[in-house]
Amino acid sequence: MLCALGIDFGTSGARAIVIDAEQQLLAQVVVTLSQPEQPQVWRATLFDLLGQIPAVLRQRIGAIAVNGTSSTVLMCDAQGQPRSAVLMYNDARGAGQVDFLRTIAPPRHTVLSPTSSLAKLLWLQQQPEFAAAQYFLHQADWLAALLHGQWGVSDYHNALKLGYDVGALRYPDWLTDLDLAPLLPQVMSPGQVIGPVTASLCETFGLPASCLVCAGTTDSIAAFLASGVAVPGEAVTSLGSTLAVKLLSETRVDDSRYGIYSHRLGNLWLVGGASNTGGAVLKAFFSKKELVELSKQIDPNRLTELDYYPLIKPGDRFPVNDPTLPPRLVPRPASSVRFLQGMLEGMARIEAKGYALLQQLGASPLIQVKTAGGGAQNLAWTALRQQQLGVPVSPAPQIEAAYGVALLAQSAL
Ligand SMILES: Nc1ncnc2c1ncn2[C@@H]1O[C@H](COP(=O)(O)OP(=O)(O)O)[C@@H](O)[C@H]1O
Ligand SMILES: O=C(CO)[C@H](O)[C@H](O)COP(=O)(O)O
Repeated sequence: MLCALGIDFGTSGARAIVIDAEQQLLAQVVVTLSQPEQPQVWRATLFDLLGQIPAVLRQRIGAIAVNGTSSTVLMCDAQGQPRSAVLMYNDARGAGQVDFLRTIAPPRHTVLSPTSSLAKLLWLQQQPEFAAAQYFLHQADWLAALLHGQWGVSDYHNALKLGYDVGALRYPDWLTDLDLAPLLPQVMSPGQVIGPVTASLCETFGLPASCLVCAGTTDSIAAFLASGVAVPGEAVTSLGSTLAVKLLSETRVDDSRYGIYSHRLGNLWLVGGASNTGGAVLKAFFSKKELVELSKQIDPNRLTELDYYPLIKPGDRFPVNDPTLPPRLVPRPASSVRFLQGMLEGMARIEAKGYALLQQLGASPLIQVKTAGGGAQNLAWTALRQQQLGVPVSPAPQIEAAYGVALLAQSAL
């Protein structure tokens, strides 16, 4: 029986999960991403993951799909060789392009954000290396192309922040009228078959010659798919390095003032946004062991009243879309437990403010929140979040994005 492989490139690590036709997990491998901004490290990590999957399973893989961090982008030449630096998801170098974008894009459009993929592409257009570039790709597109060999293909989840019109399923005229249009990737539906794995990789890894590569998705949509949530009003918060919220909604909401946008999911919308707060800030102050130990000592019924906005460096995307927003992590109490609690409370407020805004702007009313990512296991944080959100909060039954993107691959079989 054929199985499906999902490959998740998150911010701090990459994972691969193989599932069978009954969606049972057959294998899971993890590799830490020490240099998440280096395409050569992505390539080595991709092949490392493939090599770690047991050979007996590799020969049964019928379809593969890849997710990357949303709006992590690069330019490459016709052979896929990188021709620019990687601009990571939270890179705001494109801030200076937003004024120009306001003159061409509709008001409050997703691209009107300093970290949008289109703002990044416009910034790259002003760099000398632009002349040698043939394609502008997202991390997931570039990694999938290593497998299928066709450069210049994306999916409409990754392409949303590039300006692709996910309602009409085409690039809008105001975008194709730009002189950078030849670099825009062809956009397919997530899960749609792009082509077979290259013959040389089939040979290297013992994959069947019929093994297909499908169009992928973003990391937090993959986590959403893993959760199994399918009812409007239900939501998934991904507590990974960042904090990403996704509310399944019958109505679409896009408002760049707050970094809110809607991904298309069948006939419904995944309304949400992503904040730079989250696990990466916790990691900057605490080891994993400390996080576990200190969290156990938190009493969620006694709030600290510390008014933190936890960030590693200035700038947030959602629910405050401001590349200069300063971190707020003072005063620092003597107790590490109180300090950690203050940070978790601050993140819980950011998440609750985010969901409140989505609903105020017209998204389906929030019923419950499932949690994915490394922070999902933190019970004290869950309790603090539930107080703020006022709806049931629980871990998603499957919290791995790699599982969600494996489901996407399986849909092609
Ligand atoms: N017990 C915990 N409590 C809170 N956060 C945690 C805990 N364990 C891990 N994390 C956070 O989870 C993050 C890793 O989650 P993961 O979903 O792998 O992230 P990503 O793929 O986005 O890098 C780390 O930044 C870490 O700080
Ligand atoms: O911060 C992130 C990178 O880890 C988020 O995953 C990302 O920005 C969310 O984007 P999308 O909604 O397009 O998946």
